[in-house]
Amino acid sequence: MLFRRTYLSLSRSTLSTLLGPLNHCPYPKTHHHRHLRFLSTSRMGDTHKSRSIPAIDKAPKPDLLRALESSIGSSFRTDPVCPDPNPLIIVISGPSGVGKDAVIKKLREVRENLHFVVTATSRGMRPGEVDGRDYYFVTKEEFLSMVERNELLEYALVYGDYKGIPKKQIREYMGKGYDIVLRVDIQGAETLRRILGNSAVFVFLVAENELKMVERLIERKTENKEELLVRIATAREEVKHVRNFDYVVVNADGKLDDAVKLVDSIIDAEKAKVWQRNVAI
Ligand SMILES: Nc1ncnc2c1ncn2[C@@H]1O[C@H](COP(=O)(O)OP(=O)(O)OP(=O)(O)O)[C@@H](O)[C@H]1O
Repeated sequence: MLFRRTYLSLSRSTLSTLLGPLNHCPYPKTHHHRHLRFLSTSRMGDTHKSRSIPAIDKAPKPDLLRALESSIGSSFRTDPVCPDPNPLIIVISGPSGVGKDAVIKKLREVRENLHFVVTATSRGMRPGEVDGRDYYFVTKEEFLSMVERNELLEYALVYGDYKGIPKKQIREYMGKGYDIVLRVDIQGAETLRRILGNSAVFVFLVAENELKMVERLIERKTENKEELLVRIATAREEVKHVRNFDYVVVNADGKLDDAVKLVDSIIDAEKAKVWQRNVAI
């Protein structure tokens, strides 16, 4: 009873803040109203009209369609029942070494209209990395002036280096209808959850077990002994944060393609939601 009263006292705008905006599906509002008005007038017993519709199994389809339209009193609509889904922001996170980069790299190969936001970082370039593709490599001073100019959606000091997400790229690509992929560590994902709330999709990536994750870090050969120990200790804490995410994806050894397929399906399902997420940066 208490719940009911509280619920009823919520204003329409409060409800839309809580639930997010509707996708105007099926049909945008104005059309929908016109459609309803039409239905209410056409329902007034036009039974004589149905007599002029030819037999369904005999008449050619175009004739049948024309007769049905004339009986209903309007043409069948060819505009989409639902407008295009909103562009999404997909935040991919997980402990170090679980395969975030590997999953995103493959996802970009299999999915169109996806923009991977290139993070700005003050850390040094690793062998094989390319500036502007893997990260924007900037000096600490350059990074701090980006912070000063409020150009970053989120930033953090990670293992002694700054990492941050440039807002400009997100705005630019969402404006073109692209979905946005952000790759952040757990700390970054928590900050983004506070900034974006439920307007973005949060995916937590894990290895099938701790041993596999450590083996991957060893094989990658990008960390020294001390760095490895810090990453392993941090990862133990980080897996506890899975509750703050919308989805968890296991990236099992040798099964990278399965993990990518699951992330791809998550995006598909999100795009099919009636209650679309709607992000404003
Ligand atoms: N499913 C998998 N099976 C086997 N090896 C994998 C799999 N996924 C990723 N790897 C390998 O594991 C290593 C770590 O992956 P990756 O660098 O993508 O992790 P990450 O989560 O981005 O790490 P970090 O956060 O430290 O940058 C890489 O050498 C990668 O090729």
